[in-house]
Amino acid sequence: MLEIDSLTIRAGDRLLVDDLSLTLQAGQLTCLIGPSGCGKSSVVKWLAGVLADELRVKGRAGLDGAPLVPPHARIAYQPQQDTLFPWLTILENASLGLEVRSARKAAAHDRLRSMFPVFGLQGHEDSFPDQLSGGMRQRAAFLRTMVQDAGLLLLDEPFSALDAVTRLRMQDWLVARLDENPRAVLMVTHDLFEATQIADRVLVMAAAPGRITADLPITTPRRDRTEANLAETRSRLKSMLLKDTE
Ligand SMILES: Nc1ncnc2c1ncn2[C@@H]1O[C@H](COP(=O)(O)OP(=O)(O)OP(=O)(O)O)[C@@H](O)[C@H]1O
Repeated sequence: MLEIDSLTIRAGDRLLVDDLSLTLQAGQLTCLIGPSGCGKSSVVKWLAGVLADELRVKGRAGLDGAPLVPPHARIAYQPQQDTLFPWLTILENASLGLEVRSARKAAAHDRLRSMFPVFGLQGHEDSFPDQLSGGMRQRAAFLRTMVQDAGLLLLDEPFSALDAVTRLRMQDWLVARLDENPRAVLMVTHDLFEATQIADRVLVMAAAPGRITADLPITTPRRDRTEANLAETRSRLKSMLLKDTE
């Protein structure tokens, strides 16, 4: 459904991303993993239409066979930082994605209220972000992203700020939401355990310049992803990541 063809990103003379091509399938969760600074966020930001203006970009993208000119209504982007506005309630924060898509505010709020229980946020419609735990804030950010009904979600390290237990719970929670309502997801992560636990496919990036060095399908069914069953996949992925940083 999404194709990137020969994406090159430069900052002045510095080559940040070099001739990167990839295809994403509908309904698949693809993790993009690689060392810090290899260009993962830049790829995602470009697709979302929020890449810094000073960066020079060459390359094309297509969505469902048509040229993609970001930002696109079928693509929802969740940036790395927690971008909930502290002065807005959780309901108001979550409805921003809909309001910018020109849905009427009252209709947006009604629709969102009905989604609060599924996102574990019932009763917190009128709370402010600093009254919630890290996991709840993250679910509120997901609610804002997912309510947009986009076919492609771009998630930039959505769990990196969470403690280990909350992170595990949120991984399961995300997979359950995607099972109910399948979308294509491109998710940036640093964490090979996370990638192998939840992804259908893992793309490995290397740095300087940023490029894809491996494409690893994770074929073990999610219900069978125990430590033992994933040990070999994790070990292969670890070797790929280490090889690329030698
Ligand atoms: N606006 C910019 N101007 C110049 N260089 C930039 C700009 N934005 C990013 N870079 C550089 O591009 C490279 C890739 O950055 P990017 O944030 O995409 O990497 P990343 O793999 O997502 O890193 P991390 O995992 O640490 O978030 C880095 O070296 C970064 O310093």
